[in-house]
Amino acid sequence: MPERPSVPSSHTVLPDAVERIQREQHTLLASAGVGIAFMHGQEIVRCNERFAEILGYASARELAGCTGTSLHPDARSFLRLARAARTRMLQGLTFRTECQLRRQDGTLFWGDVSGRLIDPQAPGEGSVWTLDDIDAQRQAQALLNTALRERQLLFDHASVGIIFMRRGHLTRCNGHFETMLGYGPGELIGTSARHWFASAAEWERLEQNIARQLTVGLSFEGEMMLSRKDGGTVICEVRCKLIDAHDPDQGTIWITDDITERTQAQAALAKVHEQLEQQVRDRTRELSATVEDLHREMADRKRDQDRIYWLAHYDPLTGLPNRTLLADRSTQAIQLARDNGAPLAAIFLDLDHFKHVNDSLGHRVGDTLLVQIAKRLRSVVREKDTVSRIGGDEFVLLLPGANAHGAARVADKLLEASRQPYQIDHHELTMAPSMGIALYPQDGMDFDTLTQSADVAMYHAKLDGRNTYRFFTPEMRAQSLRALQLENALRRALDRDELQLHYQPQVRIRTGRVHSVEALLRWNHPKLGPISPSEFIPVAEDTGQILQIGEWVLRNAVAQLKAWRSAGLAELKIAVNLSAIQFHQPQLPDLVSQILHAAAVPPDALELELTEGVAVNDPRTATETMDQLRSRGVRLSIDDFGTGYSSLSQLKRFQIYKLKIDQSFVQDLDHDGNDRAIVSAIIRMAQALGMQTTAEGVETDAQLQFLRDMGCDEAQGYYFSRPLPPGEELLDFLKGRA
Ligand SMILES: Nc1nc2c(ncn2[C@@H]2O[C@@H]3COP(=O)(O)O[C@H]4[C@@H](O)[C@H](n5cnc6c(=O)[nH]c(N)nc65)O[C@@H]4COP(=O)(O)O[C@H]3[C@H]2O)c(=O)[nH]1
Repeated sequence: MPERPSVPSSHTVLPDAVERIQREQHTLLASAGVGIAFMHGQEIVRCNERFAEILGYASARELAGCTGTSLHPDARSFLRLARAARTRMLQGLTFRTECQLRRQDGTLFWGDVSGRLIDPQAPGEGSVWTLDDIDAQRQAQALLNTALRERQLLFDHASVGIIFMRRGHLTRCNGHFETMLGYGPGELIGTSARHWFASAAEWERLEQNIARQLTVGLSFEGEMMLSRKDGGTVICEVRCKLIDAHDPDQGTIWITDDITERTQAQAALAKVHEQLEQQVRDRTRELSATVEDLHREMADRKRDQDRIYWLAHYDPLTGLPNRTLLADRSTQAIQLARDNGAPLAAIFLDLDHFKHVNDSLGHRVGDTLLVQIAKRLRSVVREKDTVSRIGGDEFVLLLPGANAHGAARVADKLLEASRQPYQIDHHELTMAPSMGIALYPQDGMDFDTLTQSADVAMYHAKLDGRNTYRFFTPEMRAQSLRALQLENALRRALDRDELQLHYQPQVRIRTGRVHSVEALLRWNHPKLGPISPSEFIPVAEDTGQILQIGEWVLRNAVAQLKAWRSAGLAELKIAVNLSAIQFHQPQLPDLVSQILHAAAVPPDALELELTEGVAVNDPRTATETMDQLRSRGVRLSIDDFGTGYSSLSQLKRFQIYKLKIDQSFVQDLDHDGNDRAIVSAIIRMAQALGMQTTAEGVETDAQLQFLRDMGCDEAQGYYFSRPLPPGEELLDFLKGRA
C-alpha cells in the first residue's frame, strides 16, 4: 500500500479539506498508469508504486531519499538532463524528454520523463516528475524504423520495377521502374497504366485478364509489352497482387522485370537455334542425298560390275554360260571329281545344218531358234549340270557325277527332245544335234583336253550320219588330226589344180544305152595321195569350202558335157552331186542358170542329185528352191534313197524326177530278202509317183537281172564301168552305148 502523503507544514488549511486533498492525492498516485515522484532538490521525497515498479524497486518507500543520479546510467547524463530541465522548468514550462534510466538491478531502459516545478516562483518547493517505461515501445519503433529503412532500400535499389496502383493509376513506383520506362523521378505518379502500355488493345486485354485473376484472389503473372517515354518498348515479366486481399481499394502492387534483353537474347538464341537446326536439317538432307547418291552409285556400279561379269561369263543371246564360265566350272568340277574319285562327262553338241536356217530364214529366226534350243537343252539336264554355248551352234554340257552310262542317257534324251519341232513364226523347224561325249579322266584331265575330246567325238558323230552321238576314242584323235590335215590341204587344192572330175555312166537297163553320166569328184594330193570324196566332202562342208568346190564341180561338169555333146553325144545328160549346204544357198538357182547359159547347155541336160535330208529341216525353203530349179528346166533326183528320211508327200510335192536306190540295198540283193523287198518297193513306189529309178553300185549280173525284173529304169556301177576320167576310154564307152 502506498504511504499517505504528509501535509506541508508551511500552509495552513482546514483539517477536512486537507484530509480530502490528501485522499484525492493518494488515489491519484495509486491509480495513475505512470510513475509519479515528488522531488526536492535532487532527492526523491515521495513516489507512487508505479514509479517504484518501473525502476525495479519493491516499494515506493525504498525510493524515498534516493537521489536522481542513482536513477540515471551515469552522473553526466543526469547532469545533462537536470540542466536541460531546470532551464525549462524555471520558465514555468513542463520539461519532457525520453532518456535512458537505470533500474535497481542496474539494467538500463528507456523512459518518458516529464518534470514541472510545483511553483516556478519558488523552485525550492520542489518538483513533480512523471515516468513511463517506453522501452518496449522504443524497441518496436526501432524495429519498425529498421524495417522501413530496409523496405525503402529494397524499393530504391531493387533490380525490378515496383509499382503501387490504385484504381488504375500509379500511386508510387521505385526509381528502377522510372528508369526502365525512361521517366524522371515522380513523373509517373498519378498516371494511368494505359499511359505506359504499348497499345490500348494490349492494355484492355491485360486489364481484364488481371482483374479476373485478382478478383478470385490469385496473383497475376504474365508478360507484357510496355511503352517507354521515348517511344521504345520494353518487354516485362509482371507479377501483380492485391495489397490487401480483403480490401481491393488498397490497390495493387506490381513487380515488373525488364526481360527485353532476355527475350531478345532468347529470341536470338531461338533464331540461332532454328538456324542451327535448319543447318542440321539441310546438312542431314544433303548427307542423306549424298548417301542416297552413294547407294545409287554403288548399286549402279554393282549393276555394271554384274553386267560386266555377266557379259564376260554368259552368252547374251541365250543367257547360257559362255566358254569362260564353262572353263571355270569345268576346272572346279574336275577338281571335285579328282578329290572324290567321282565321274564327270562332257558332251559337245553341234546342231546339224544350223547354218542353213540362218542363210535361208535370216538371223532373227536363227537367233530365236537358238534361244528355244538353249531352253530345251536346259530342260533336259539336271540343275547342277552346266549347259553352255561356246559358238554359233555349238554347246557344251558338263555333267558332274555322270559316267558313260549316264552321259549316254543324257545324249539319248537330247536326241529325243530334238525330234519335237520348233515353231518360229510360221516356220516349223527341226534341228538335230550331233554329239560327242568325253569322260574324265580317261579322255582328258583338264578342261581343254576334255572339251577337245568331246569335240572330236562330235565330229565323228557327224561323219557317221549326224543326229547321233559318239563316245570319244583315242583313234578318233588321230582321225581328227587327219581331218585337220585335209582341211588345210583342201584350201589349196583348187589353186593347185589337185581336183578332178570322174564320170560314171548310168545305163538304161532295158536298152543298155547310156543316157547320162554322174560326175564324181576326185582329189589326188601330191603327198597324201588319192583321197575319197566320202572323206573330204564332209570336211569341205564343215569348213564351208564346199561352196567354192561345188561351184567348180558344176562349171567343170557342165563344160565337160558341152564338150561331149559337141563331140557327137548330143543327147547326153549329166548328174551332179549337190551338198545340202549348196542347196541352201539362195543364189543357187541363179548360179545354175548362169553356168548352163554360159556353156550353152539346155537345163534339162543337168540333173542335180540331192540327199534325202535336204528338205527335212526346212521343207518350205527347200520346196521354193526346188520349184525355182525345176521351173528353169533342171531335173532333180534323190541320191542314196532309202538311207535317210523322206515322206511320200514331199517326193510328190517336190516333183522329183528320179530316185537313186542306195548301193547298200543293191549290194546284197543276191542273198538278202529284205533288201530285195526294199528295192522292189522303192521301184514300185517311184513308178506309182511317176518317177524314174536308178540303182547304184550294181556289180553283178544277178543284181542287174533282179533290177530288170522289178522294172528299175537305170543302173550304175562297176558292172558297167568304174567312174572314169574324161578320156578316150570313157568316150569310147559312151559312144559305144549312145
Ligand atoms: N562299191 C561300189 N561303189 C561304186 C560302184 N559304182 C559306183 N560306186 C561309188 O559309189 C559312189 C556313188 O556316188 P554317191 O552315192 O553320189 O556318193 C558320193 C557323193 O555323195 C560324194 N561325192 C562325190 N563327188 C561329189 C561332188 O562332186 N559333190 C558332192 N557334193 N559330193 C560328191 O562322195 C560320195 C562317194 O563318191 P565316190 O567315192 O566317188 O563313190 C561313188 C562311186 O565311186 C560299185 O559298183 N561298187
